[in-house]
Amino acid sequence: MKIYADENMPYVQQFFADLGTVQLVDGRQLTAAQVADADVLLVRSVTQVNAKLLSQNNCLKFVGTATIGVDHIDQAYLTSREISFSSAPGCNAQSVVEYVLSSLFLLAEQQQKPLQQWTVGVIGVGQIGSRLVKTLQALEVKVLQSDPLRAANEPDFPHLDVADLLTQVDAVSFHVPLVKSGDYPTLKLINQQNLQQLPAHVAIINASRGEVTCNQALLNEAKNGIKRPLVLDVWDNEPNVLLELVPYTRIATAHIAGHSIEGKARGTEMLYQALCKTLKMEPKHQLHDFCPVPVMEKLQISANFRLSDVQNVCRMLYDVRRDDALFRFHLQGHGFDWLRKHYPPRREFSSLQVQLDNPAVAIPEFLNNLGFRF
Ligand SMILES: NC(=O)c1ccc[n+]([C@@H]2O[C@H](COP(=O)([O-])OP(=O)(O)OC[C@H]3O[C@@H](n4cnc5c(N)ncnc54)[C@H](O)[C@@H]3O)[C@@H](O)[C@H]2O)c1
Ligand SMILES: O=C(O)[C@H](O)[C@H](O)COP(=O)(O)O
Repeated sequence: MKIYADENMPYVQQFFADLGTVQLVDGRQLTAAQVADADVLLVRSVTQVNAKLLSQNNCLKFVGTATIGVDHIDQAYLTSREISFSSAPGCNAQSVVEYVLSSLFLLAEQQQKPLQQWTVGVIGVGQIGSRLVKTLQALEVKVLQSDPLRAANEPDFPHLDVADLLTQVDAVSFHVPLVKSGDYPTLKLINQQNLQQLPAHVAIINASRGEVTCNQALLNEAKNGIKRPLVLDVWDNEPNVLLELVPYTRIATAHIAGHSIEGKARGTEMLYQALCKTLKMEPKHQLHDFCPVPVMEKLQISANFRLSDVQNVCRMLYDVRRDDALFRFHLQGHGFDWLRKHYPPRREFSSLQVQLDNPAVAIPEFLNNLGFRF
């Protein structure tokens, strides 16, 4: 069996080698000729899987994307050819939450207003959004939520329309899929028109898809002197970032919010499990077999540990300023895809076990729901 896999898929050889011959490919440049004899195709978000890519292939049985987003996959086309498809829902959700949290800590510090006095809007309350809501609520941050699809199915869901929510928040964070048509499109959810209604102090965080927040509209208002705090992990038209916008951002990164070691590796593992299921085989490998031992494994805290100390612990694991600095330094040199390919290791909160010096004392409530191990 010929398995073609994106070269940026960690542990793909280890997981898949005993199922077939694994050939690593540059996902951004992949051509129809290259995948003509693929039985299995494993991609990331940079490969458009559609009729054009598969035009020379008559043997493909399985397509997997090691991502949460599926906007790069023509699923209707795969169904029409009876090709099995699997994505990796939730694989990097915790990683994105840690990215957003680190960004919020930084904005709060820059504005000298503790996060506990902020109201944060979460738009799209699925795998990532709901974890983010839980995390922020654990930190005693007021959260408002917008998700019309959940509202339609869950009578108790505290949904606010986007327009309503935007009038009440200090920051808004987007966690929607890219949807271009239908009842609830997300394309340009932030646009020239609604930006004009949005007070300048309201921060915009986008770690969903670039096209959700119109980059040209953000640039226009910045050029008009609006100093809105912007945190952008994703961009219109990646990898060709609107360079003029970068100096106006507080945090700018190369679509790496989900790139923790665990987040990426879980994606590979989920595709391995899905392919095994399709082939009716018992999985032999698991993530635990390959994930390296974390550099920092245990942290002992004392009974004096306070809510205001959480930020320091989170920053030990991940500080978004590292990735922002790399982005500004390398964007016009090595470029966007190089930054993603050479992403330095980053571990999730779950890699750290937090212990109290006195085992008789309970772990503080605010530390629960953040994702650390206890
Ligand atoms: N930057 C990154 O590295 C990164 C990593 C992972 C995911 N993502 C992006 O984040 C998106 C969300 O991920 P997820 O795992 O939470 O997905 P999910 O499917 O679990 O949740 C998405 C939520 O958005 C809601 N939604 C859909 N249309 C909406 C609208 N118009 N307004 C408000 N809510 C709407 C859905 O009802 C759903 O609850 C993915 O589709 C992907 O594009 C980016
Ligand atoms: O949708 C996702 O899961 C993320 O956007 C994903 O992490 C994107 O990164 P890529 O697959 O391009 O590495």
